[in-house]
Amino acid sequence: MTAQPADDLRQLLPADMAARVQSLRLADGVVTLVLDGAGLDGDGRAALEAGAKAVLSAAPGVSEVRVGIVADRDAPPPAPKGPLILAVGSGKGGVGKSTLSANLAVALARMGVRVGLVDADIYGPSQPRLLANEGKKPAAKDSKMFPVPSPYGVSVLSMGHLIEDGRAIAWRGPMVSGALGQLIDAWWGETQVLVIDLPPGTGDVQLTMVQKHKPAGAVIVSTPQDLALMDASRALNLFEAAHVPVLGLVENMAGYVCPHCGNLSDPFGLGAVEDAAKRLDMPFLGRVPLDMAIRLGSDAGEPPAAGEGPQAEAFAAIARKLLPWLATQGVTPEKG
Ligand SMILES: Nc1ncnc2c1ncn2[C@@H]1O[C@H](COP(=O)(O)OP(=O)(O)OP(=O)(O)O)[C@@H](O)[C@H]1O
Repeated sequence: MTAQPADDLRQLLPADMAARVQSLRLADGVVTLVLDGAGLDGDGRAALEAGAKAVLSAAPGVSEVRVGIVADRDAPPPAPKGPLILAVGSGKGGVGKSTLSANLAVALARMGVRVGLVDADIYGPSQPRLLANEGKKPAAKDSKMFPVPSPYGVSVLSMGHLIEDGRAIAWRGPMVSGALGQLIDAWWGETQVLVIDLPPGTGDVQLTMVQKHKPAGAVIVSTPQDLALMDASRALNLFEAAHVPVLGLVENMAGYVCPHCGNLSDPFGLGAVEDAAKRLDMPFLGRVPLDMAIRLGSDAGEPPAAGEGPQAEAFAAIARKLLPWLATQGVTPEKG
């Protein structure tokens, strides 16, 4: 069986459905389809989604179909409220998404941006440890929480602040979505940018999350291995399906810094993420080497971006690349 190009897949849809297609991508057997839901109520949208899935999943070479339905395009855009949301996503776990989120937030804060951080990794919250405010409970007023300050100028809200230590959360999708809404819809006050450390992966939970909370932009982190890169392109599809602009790719664990001599070697293939960014026609935002000092600092609640030296500079360089985009969104740092 051969895979069908996206245009052929579009032809398979009935005309009324095809007229609603906003984008259709096919990568690694996964179809990501965005449909315009204008004029449909909840049942109509559900029927549209089910119909599209039924047609496309029967096509040869298609292993999975993901459908996003966007709101009425003629409806007036909602009035902006609250901070600008910057999502950090990855196709798979363990590639350094939480490390990047924390350190990017700290690097932006050092540049004078008022930054908050939401740990949306509900199943494995790590931000309280990374930003040294573990064990603190958020105060609340009028059933909204106050973010928990950290020593690094970044306030944080994480499920890790709400649950008992080490208690795994076995929640289902709608509960996750409700909990996350509360972390985002908190008293963020003067916060300009809210960095969101998304849960790893590109499933329905993530898609619903980005559709609902509409980040203004997203950063995707990947390690240089082929498998991680394939997952990163799925993360790209996820954001595209939700119409979230992808600001670029970050390469993490790129080259190994020897803790003894400081030499950089190349266990996973340096530069592969930059090449992938070119292929995917996306900006490359920078690389962070695999460095024992980054892991040790992170585990100790001392984010490398808050220090000095090459580790701090790696994150500062990525943050600097985001400043022009932030300026287009009306966010300018208070320091030079
Ligand atoms: N550049 C790096 N150098 C050394 N260690 C790193 C680096 N980046 C991340 N790590 C370490 O790798 C582990 C995984 O990182 P992290 O928790 O940030 O990944 P993640 O993608 O958020 O994972 P998960 O999806 O499981 O939450 C952590 O122990 C972290 O300290």
